[in-house]
Amino acid sequence: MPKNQSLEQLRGEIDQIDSRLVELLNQRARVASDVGRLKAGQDRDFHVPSREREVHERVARMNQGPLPEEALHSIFREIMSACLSLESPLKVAYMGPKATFSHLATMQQFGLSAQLEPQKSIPAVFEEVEKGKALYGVVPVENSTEGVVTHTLDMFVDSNLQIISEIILDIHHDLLSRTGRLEDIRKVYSHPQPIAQCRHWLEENLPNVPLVDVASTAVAAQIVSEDYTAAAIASELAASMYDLKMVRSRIEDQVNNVTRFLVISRKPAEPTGNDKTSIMFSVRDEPGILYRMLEPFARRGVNLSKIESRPVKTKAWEYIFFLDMSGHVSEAPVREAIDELKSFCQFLKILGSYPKAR
Ligand SMILES: O=C(O)C(=O)C[C@]1(C(=O)O)C=C[C@@H](O)C=C1
Repeated sequence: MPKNQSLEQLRGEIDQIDSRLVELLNQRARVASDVGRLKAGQDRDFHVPSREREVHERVARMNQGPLPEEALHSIFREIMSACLSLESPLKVAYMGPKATFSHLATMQQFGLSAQLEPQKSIPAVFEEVEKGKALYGVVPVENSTEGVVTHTLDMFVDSNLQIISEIILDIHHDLLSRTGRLEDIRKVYSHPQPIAQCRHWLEENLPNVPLVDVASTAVAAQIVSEDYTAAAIASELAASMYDLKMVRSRIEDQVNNVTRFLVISRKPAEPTGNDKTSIMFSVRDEPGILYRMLEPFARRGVNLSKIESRPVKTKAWEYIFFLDMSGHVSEAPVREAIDELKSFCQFLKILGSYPKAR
């Protein structure tokens, strides 16, 4: 702490630094615009996730503190999001409405300058990307407490979109209302999943209050914004969007509550050296098949991180498997193991190789 400086002097110093920052940020934005013009002339993609990763990694390496790496990561995400928006708008469709966790996950991944387009359903997100109306789509795929979002997995059966990224979001549920007072609450609205995830807290703190399922946490927040006797379980983002007060924060029963989202695109992602691959396939129903389908991966030391099965809708007792593994499909052990598995599959589809979430 400098000893003899007054508050005014220190703030004056901050003002001077801010002026330099604004100048530098605009200088950076002008260079990014030049890059954009160059790329347009060469018919190259505007959004380059591998370059963004490089920038983040370089910034982390040169950071000497006191700012933590996470803080710099968020700042540079916004800087690049803003620079990119000068080159070309980045359209991203997500499972809406606004203020849901999908919205938060999309903001976390693409920054606030991206053009985020809420959609009514998971199929609608796929459709926007398939038709080229959005470059990317963001859909939830699993929650650590509630399990997989089967609707998303089912969509991959008929879609040729590729997974190009995953987003892991810490989920915190807040109890929100107009008055901010627990004793005013006569009804609680939310989506069934957050209600299930806060069941113990609700039983203890609001034992006789009816719980009402609605289509999303955002719909709950909207209803509650017009009813002084109701509360919504929703995110902090919903509180600010619908002008609600926090009754209690973080009321989820499980402390480690995370949701995984997938980013889908028409084009596959480039290898980064720290990737994972998702595939789906179905096999004949015969003895030893479960063992045989995993053995090619074990033999080559390919680490499997998840296996999921879904019934084939058109045939009783037949299953489609979803498998996640470490590595990129361009790496020999991964490619060879998948090829071997394919030789005894009825069908197999590579859903994408993409960087592991941070
Ligand atoms: O390097 C580029 O290709 C840029 O367009 C610049 C930039 C950046 O701001 O650093 C912006 C968007 C891209 O996704 C990657 C990087």
